Amino acid sequence: MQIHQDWQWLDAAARGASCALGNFDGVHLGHQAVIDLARGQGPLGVITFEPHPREFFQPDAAPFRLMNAEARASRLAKLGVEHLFQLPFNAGLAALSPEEFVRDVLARGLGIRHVVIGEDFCFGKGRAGSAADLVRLGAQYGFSTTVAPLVKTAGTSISSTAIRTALSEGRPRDAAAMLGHLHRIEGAVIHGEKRGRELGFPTANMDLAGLHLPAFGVYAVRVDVLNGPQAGSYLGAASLGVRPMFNGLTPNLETHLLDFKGDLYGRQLSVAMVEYLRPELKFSGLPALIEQMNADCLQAREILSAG
Ligand SMILES: Cc1cc2nc3c(=O)[nH]c(=O)nc-3n(C[C@H](O)[C@H](O)[C@H](O)COP(=O)(O)O)c2cc1C
Ligand SMILES: Nc1ncnc2c1ncn2[C@@H]1O[C@H](COP(=O)(O)OP(=O)(O)OP(=O)(O)O)[C@@H](O)[C@H]1O
Repeated sequence: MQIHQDWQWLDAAARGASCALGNFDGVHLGHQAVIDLARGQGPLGVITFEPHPREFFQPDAAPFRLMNAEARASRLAKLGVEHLFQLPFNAGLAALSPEEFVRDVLARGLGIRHVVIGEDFCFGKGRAGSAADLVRLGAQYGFSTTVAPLVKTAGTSISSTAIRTALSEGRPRDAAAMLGHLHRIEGAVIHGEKRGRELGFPTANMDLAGLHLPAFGVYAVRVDVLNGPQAGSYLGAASLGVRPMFNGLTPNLETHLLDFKGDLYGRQLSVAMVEYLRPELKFSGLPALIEQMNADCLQAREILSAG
């Protein structure tokens, strides 16, 4: 997959693509349906924005992204996307009217042949352009448009927002039903306080900076160690939050891998959230925490072994 960081000076080979258009945070089942509808009408493309428009308009808001740009790109590549147009979302792009966006970016800039959007899609300055406007303007400027009906689960439309809500409310299985896969937190293992091993539960710590925070608490997780001599798939119990026992401040993810001995510092991990077990707690002392961690690991093993 080729990643294009701009819409001007595009090389000729990337023109004529059939593109899905939107933010694609999480790459959920609705997104996959839109991408599927773009297949077969030219090289498959996705047009998205970086930063996410909401990060541009509300730079001080709490992090909300389900995945960073790299994780999104690698997920899209796996879906067979050939061209990812990661348009820099800045004041200039935000100021374009719907017609200017279609004419200057989609038609003249990217030279697209076809575009697919969901029926709720809005675009252009002030989100003034609707899906119907895109159909009309596309015809005027030389490309065709497909408007996809919204994909639903349990009667409600799938959206990145609905997935964030499910994760914030400790419902990772509902999030997975909308994503079409388990929600994963991916990144390098960083150094923690080194007290986990003293508790008898060494943990692989990961930074959550910039990412949406699921409900704080303990989860049954599936862990992929992506590199190093012990690369492979493991079961685990993970604590996501601020560690009230130790008055932590910065939220992180601490994962204890079951049936694993070894060093994971610097390794790349992908931690899939399967089930929420309980909130983070402050216990009367370390023995009580250790007893509860034992129970958590047993419960996680039971849940994960059941499939
Ligand atoms: C299964 C599991 C459950 C945990 N539950 C709690 C908890 O309820 N409260 C808490 O403050 N920390 C909890 N933790 C986090 C531990 O406090 C943390 O792993 C320990 O402080 C080690 O930190 P370190 O890796 O930075 O050394 C839990 C960790 C795991 C793996
Ligand atoms: N459930 C869905 N069914 C069909 N198309 C969808 C669905 N959800 C989003 N789309 C479309 O996929 C493209 C990318 O979606 P986008 O990420 O912009 O929206 P979203 O998932 O609804 O996110 P948010 O909740 O943050 O608005 C857009 O064209 C959008 O209309």
